[in-house]
Parts: sequence; C-alpha cells; structure tokens
Amino acid sequence: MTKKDADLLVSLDDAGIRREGRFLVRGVSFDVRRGEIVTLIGPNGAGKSTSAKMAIGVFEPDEGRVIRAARLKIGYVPQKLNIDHSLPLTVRRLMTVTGPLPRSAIQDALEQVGIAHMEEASVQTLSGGEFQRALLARAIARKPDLLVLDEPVQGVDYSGEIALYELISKIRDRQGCGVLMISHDLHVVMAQTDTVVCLNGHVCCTGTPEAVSGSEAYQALFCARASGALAVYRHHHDHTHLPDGKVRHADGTVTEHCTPGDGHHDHAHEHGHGETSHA
Ligand SMILES: Nc1ncnc2c1ncn2[C@@H]1O[C@H](COP(=O)(O)OP(=O)(O)OP(=O)(O)O)[C@@H](O)[C@H]1O
Repeated sequence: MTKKDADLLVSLDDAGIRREGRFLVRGVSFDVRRGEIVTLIGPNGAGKSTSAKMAIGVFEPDEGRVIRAARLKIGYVPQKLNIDHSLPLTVRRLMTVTGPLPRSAIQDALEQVGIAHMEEASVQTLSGGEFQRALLARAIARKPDLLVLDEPVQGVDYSGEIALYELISKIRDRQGCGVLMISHDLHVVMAQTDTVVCLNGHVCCTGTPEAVSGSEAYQALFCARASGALAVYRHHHDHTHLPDGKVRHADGTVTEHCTPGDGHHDHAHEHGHGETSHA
C-alpha cells in the first residue's frame, strides 16, 4: 500500500462502479484499519453492497482506486446465502463448505459466537439469530484480518440485534481484525461503530458516532429508536438531499444529482440522521 499506515487494511479513494452506462456508486472514499469498525449505512440501493464488494475485490473500481494490504485475509458474511433446504446441512458442514478446517478451529469459532452446542444441528432448524451466528462463525474461523458483514442482523429481533453487534465488537477485540459492516440503520449499530460512512450513490457524509457511554445512554439510544426519535452523530455536509431526489448545494444552487466533487462542511454539526432525505 502506498499510504504509510501499518494498520491500514483497505482503502477506497474516490472509487466508483459503472454498469450499463451509469454509476451505481461513485466518489466512494473510506479506510478500514486493524481494530476499527466501519459501518456503511444508507437506504436500499444506495450502493452499500457494491462498495463493500469493491473493498473486498469482488468488483474492480471503474474509476478511482482501491488498495488492500498485502496478503489480506477476508472473512465475508454475504447478505444472502442460498441454501438448498431439501439437503440436510449441519452447522459443522456449513463451516467447511468453502474449504477444510481443523475441528478445533470449527469448535473455537462456534464457541466465540455462542453456539458451540449446535455443531451437529441441522442449519434448517436454526433460529434467525442462530443462523447469523453460524455465518459469523464461518467467517471468523480462518482468522481474517478483515471481517465484512453485509446486514448481519437480518432475521434477528431487536434484543438479538444488540447482542449480535456486541458480539461483533468482541470478536474485533479478541481477533484484532478490522470490521466493515453494512446496515440500514445507524441507531442500533451506533454504540459499536467507530466510523460511519453514509452512502446514497456517493458518500454523503462520514463521521464518528457519538460515544455511547454506560447503560443509561445505551438505553436512551434504544428508546430513541423505538419512539422514532433521532439518534445523533457528528458529520459534515455541504449539500442537502431534497425529498424529490435533487440536491441543494451550499451556495443555494439545486442540481439533479450530487457529484463526487461535493465535499463536506468545514464545521461539524449534529444531525438527526432520520431527518435527512437520503431515505
Ligand atoms: N451488477 C449490477 N448491474 C446493474 N445494476 C446493479 C448491479 N448490482 C447492483 N446494481 C444496482 O446498483 C444499485 C446499488 O446496489 P447495492 O446492492 O450496492 O445497494 P445497497 O445499498 O446494498 O442496497 P440494499 O440496502 O437494498 O441491499 C442498485 O440500484 C442496484 O439495483
């Protein structure tokens, strides 16, 4: 990597993907370092999965650059996993479908995610939360440098979501890996995230979520979401997305779209994410 940073795992610099004559995403820049949790948020179709796939090398950028650390080991939890439900598949087998693993590595990974007792269970019988844990175990079993999770809380209830994000944070602490997560929703991931990248076809804003300290603040966050109130995090904007999809710039001009050149305010302000017209 050219960036002089021993902990840097992956770096996207103004990266974009073009398909059929249009950009799915462009102007995407962010870094993931060892020990850091970076969360991509944004509405459906915002380009979160596409950006994550650029980060891990599934897609090569059509513009800009993506650099990865040499010999980077990646553990990936995809958004969807098509499992043929007519075939019996145990959790242990799920762990090894993409390659062999020593039994001790399987057991250690299942233990880390809290389902060691389910090694012989059939995948079809797992609850949503248990299934996500099994996928997580599969991704961490080979001790990746970078763990990439596309919507890790699908099919998981509310308290299960919090438990899963806490688990991901624990895995980061224990394995010292970097984590790139995708979420629809900042509110629940907020407490476990170091950096948030808000996407809407491009990077709208990047920032550090407010530190959530102690159980009281954590509760407040939980209630804030339940009541439809807005979580607060810091970021910088120099343009506003209007409800009709147009973009109002700092100088008051309105354009059909934003451009990768759209930067950020030079002063921080607090912003309720639910209020932006990204969604
Ligand atoms: N291979 C492709 N060819 C053409 N369009 C694509 C391709 N892959 C994705 N898209 C489109 O690119 C846009 C971004 O998709 P992407 O899956 O990255 O969004 P996302 O933010 O992850 O959305 P979601 O929250 O719904 O998963 C969408 O409009 C999608 O339909």
